[in-house]
Amino acid sequence: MSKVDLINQDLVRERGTCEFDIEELTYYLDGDAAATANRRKLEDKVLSTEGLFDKVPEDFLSHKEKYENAVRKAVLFYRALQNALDPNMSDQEKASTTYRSLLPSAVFKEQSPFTLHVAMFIPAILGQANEEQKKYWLPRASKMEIIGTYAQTELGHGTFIRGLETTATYDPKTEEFVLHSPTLSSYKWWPGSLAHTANYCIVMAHLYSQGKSCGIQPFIVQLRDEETHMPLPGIKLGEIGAKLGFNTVNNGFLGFENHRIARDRMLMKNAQIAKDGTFTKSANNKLTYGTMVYVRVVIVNGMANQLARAATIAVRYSAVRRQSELKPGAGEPQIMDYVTQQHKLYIAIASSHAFSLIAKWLSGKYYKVTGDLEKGNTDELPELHATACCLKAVTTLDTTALIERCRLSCGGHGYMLSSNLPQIYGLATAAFTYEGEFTVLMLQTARSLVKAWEQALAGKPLRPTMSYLTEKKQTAKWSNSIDGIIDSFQRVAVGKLESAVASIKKYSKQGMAPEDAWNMSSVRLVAASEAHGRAVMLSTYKSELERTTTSLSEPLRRVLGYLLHLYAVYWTLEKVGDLLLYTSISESDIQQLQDVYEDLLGKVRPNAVGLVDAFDFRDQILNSALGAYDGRVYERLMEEALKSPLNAEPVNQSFHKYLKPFMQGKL
Ligand SMILES: CCCCCCCCCCCCCCCCCC(=O)SCCNC(=O)CCNC(=O)[C@H](O)C(C)(C)COP(=O)(O)OP(=O)(O)OC[C@H]1O[C@@H](n2cnc3c(N)ncnc32)[C@H](O)[C@@H]1OP(=O)(O)O
Ligand SMILES: Cc1cc2nc3c(=O)[nH]c(=O)nc-3n(C[C@H](O)[C@H](O)[C@H](O)COP(=O)(O)OP(=O)(O)OC[C@H]3O[C@@H](n4cnc5c(N)ncnc54)[C@H](O)[C@@H]3O)c2cc1C
Repeated sequence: MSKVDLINQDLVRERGTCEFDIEELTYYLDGDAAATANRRKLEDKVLSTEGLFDKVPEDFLSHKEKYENAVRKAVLFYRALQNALDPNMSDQEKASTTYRSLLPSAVFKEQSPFTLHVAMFIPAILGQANEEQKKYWLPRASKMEIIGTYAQTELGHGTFIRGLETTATYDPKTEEFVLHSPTLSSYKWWPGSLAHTANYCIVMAHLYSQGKSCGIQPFIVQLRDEETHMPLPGIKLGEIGAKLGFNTVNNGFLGFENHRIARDRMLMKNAQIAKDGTFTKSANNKLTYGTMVYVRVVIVNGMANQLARAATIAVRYSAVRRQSELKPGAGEPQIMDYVTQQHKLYIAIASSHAFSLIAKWLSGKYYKVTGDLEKGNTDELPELHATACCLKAVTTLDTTALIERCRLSCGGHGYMLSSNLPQIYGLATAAFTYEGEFTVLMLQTARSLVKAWEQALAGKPLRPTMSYLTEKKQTAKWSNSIDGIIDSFQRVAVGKLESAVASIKKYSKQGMAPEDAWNMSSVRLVAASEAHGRAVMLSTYKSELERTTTSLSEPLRRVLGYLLHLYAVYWTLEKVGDLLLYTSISESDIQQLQDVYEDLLGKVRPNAVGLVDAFDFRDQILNSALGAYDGRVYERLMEEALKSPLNAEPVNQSFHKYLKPFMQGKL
């Protein structure tokens, strides 16, 4: 049999109906053909490493075995990745080669125990250490001579960083800091790798010098002996236990008992402490939070990738799965022929494209602001912070919901761990909470929006992402075009913000303290932030798509246009209540849009498998019995089931121990 004969015939037909060149879309998503070639070469090299894949799926291992197996694979994986990346590549080229690659997902269903080293430990050194410190720590961290993590959250406080209780008290006599955890609630709790993997750590602690508080500062702390890996004296470490996901990430707890570290272990790029204990504060005390801003930006791209993975699995499965009858006697259709199924899935594809473009745009902003900060200019930091907060929050909200929808759209088989959809959901929903919980981040954006509102009233100019607040007060005539929809989403954001500001004023007038008035209005404030986030996302998706697709072929531009249009109409119909409140949309406009939406689902239908193929995830990266390229769904489900250790013997010992005596009335 040829390779083609082994592919499910429905999928073969679906690939035949695709109206654009799948490879061209892959190049577009990667950046260009060379970036795709580099990514594929990297994947070939790394994934051919011996021993990288599990013989027994990790789902069947115990908690302890899972971790030990993950460390074994992490070591192999990291070495393979280091060897595969061309040493002559610039950091920029390395980043573009790995940007869309979900290589770790091929190896770890629940992520690597080294994730925090790469995602936060190294970025924290880069962003918080002075030049001398970087020179010492970066080479050690990059070569993985040391493994680190980022310990900020405590048992008692995650969101409220100013409330962190871990203390670092400077002792000028010995030129050391004394790290201490004064209460149970001050124990660090959550950091990935912290339990048994990392031997170093960035610790965020409350600095005291000369008897005064100097705010929360970062310290690089050795946790374990580099030879024996035993925790150093005065350091208590452990693992926090089993979780919904992330079970191989080795999240841990950490307590200090008057543990001493040298003065140069405070990361001193932004704030400094002199030998005599004199404290020099940072130009802007929020620079200490810079690592979080960076990770929030990265998360938006992570969401685009994880959503694309879930959509690939669910769309391929929906092309293969047949169920029920549409027309009597016509045989069972592919479930993707049900328009309700298309409604569940195509928005996931469109959202992934939207998030990917938004992530690149946000990343550009981040690097621009970081460059400005190096020159001492902090002007654009508040806008970056406000934008990163709401985009991280809304993309994690949508990704979590859409991955769950992809899972549910696969019926019973989506509930199987061998589908990998539950684990992908576990990764996405974690991002809703970590690096700033959804509501908390929304309220940060609301703070900026309310300030912008006041500035607009005072006739002052606003930052670009909020400038629409000054222009969009009147209700204009509704237009069903994409520009009309963007305009209307901005009007909704203005309307909701106006309502929230009016609410704050109302409660203040009644004599409430400003903080109480804010709290009473906070449901409206979060709604205003979400509306602002959606307006920014819609307009950025459109402008970035237009900017980046001019050289693409006409068929591909047309299909990408369908996705943008579908995304805009989908959200219009989802938010119809808001639009009825704040714009002049009518019932007949809504009926028309419903027709447009159904038409768009039909236009995407022949391209759906092509669109997910273009994400170009190899089977190892999908790691799913339902989503493989060949569509051999039932064979793979059975193969995976047969790997269950319970299938190793026809009669389980529990029969003799419990069932038989129970059924015979002896137990
Ligand atoms: C592996 C998964 C695979 C799936 C794919 C995903 C891919 C991603 C890859 C990464 C993997 C990562 C793995 C997991 C990592 C998790 C790590 C963590 O959670 S680590 C732990 C993460 N923990 C968190 O994220 C904790 C969340 N909490 C916080 O961030 C803060 O404490 C706070 C912002 C909520 C409040 O802070 P507070 O001090 O009370 O501030 P106030 O409210 O009083 O506002 C004062 C003023 O400051 C301003 N401002 C504030 N922040 C910033 C900023 N960054 N900058 C600039 N400005 C800022 C603010 O606007 C305001 O301005 P104004 O109005 O006065 O002018
Ligand atoms: C998988 C995972 C990995 C993590 N990894 C790390 C790590 O590596 N390092 C690290 O330091 N931390 C890590 N964390 C911790 C994470 O950053 C925190 O859990 C997160 O910041 C939320 O803080 P919290 O848990 O204190 O939630 P809380 O703040 O207690 O939130 C509980 C509820 O209170 C609400 N709330 C809190 N404050 C406000 C407010 N001001 N206004 C309105 N509502 C409010 C929230 O909206 C939420 O509904 C991780 C967490 C997870 C889940």
